[in-house]
Amino acid sequence: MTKSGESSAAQLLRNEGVQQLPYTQLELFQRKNFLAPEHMSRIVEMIEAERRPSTLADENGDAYFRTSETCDLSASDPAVQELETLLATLNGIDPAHGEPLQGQRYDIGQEFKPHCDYFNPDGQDWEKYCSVAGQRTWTFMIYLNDVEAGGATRFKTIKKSFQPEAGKLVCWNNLRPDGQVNPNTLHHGMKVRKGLKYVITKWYREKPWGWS
Ligand SMILES: O=C(O)CCC(=O)C(=O)O
Ligand SMILES: [Fe+2]
Repeated sequence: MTKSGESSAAQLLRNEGVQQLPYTQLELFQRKNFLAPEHMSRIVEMIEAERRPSTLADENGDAYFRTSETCDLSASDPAVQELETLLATLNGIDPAHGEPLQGQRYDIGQEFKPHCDYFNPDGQDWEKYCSVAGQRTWTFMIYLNDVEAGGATRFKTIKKSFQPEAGKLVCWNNLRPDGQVNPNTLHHGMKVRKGLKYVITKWYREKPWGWS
């Protein structure tokens, strides 16, 4: 098990089906068919039942920056616990370093504009969001359905888009090898054009999360 809330290429590639994408600018991986269809339907049900408007940690004055809805997935639910176990096996990160799992739901026209998942170390909200658990390290994202049109996740710097596909996991390191934040992780959850889009997001921190 890793210590600092970090996974690694060596750890991830130990798992069958994990592919590293060939970019030097960031560490980026995918794993297709990570979740079983029944598992995904259960989590979509939970998202439908408990969704609320998504929020932004660092408000930037654009009310349309993140227009999706979010669901805090209950850590006591067996489907959520199973997901936590699958993620820990995949990434080797001590679950204590994980933020609570979230589900996201995008309706037609909804998006999450280009952003990085790490917090700005010089930003005014650093203390508020990072004083206990430290910086975000890795992001794990799982698409829960095939979207009829739109809804891709686009990494702008490397010009790589991931098409939503039920069960596909995409993960990346938000930090560079020297431990500094990596702006090449800039990504855009693009507008859904037809149908709905459901994803799971899991973020990890340098230090244990410490609150629930
Ligand atoms: O929905 C997506 O494609 C991206 C989601 C995302 O970037 C996030 O929740 O941080
Ligand atoms: Fe993101």
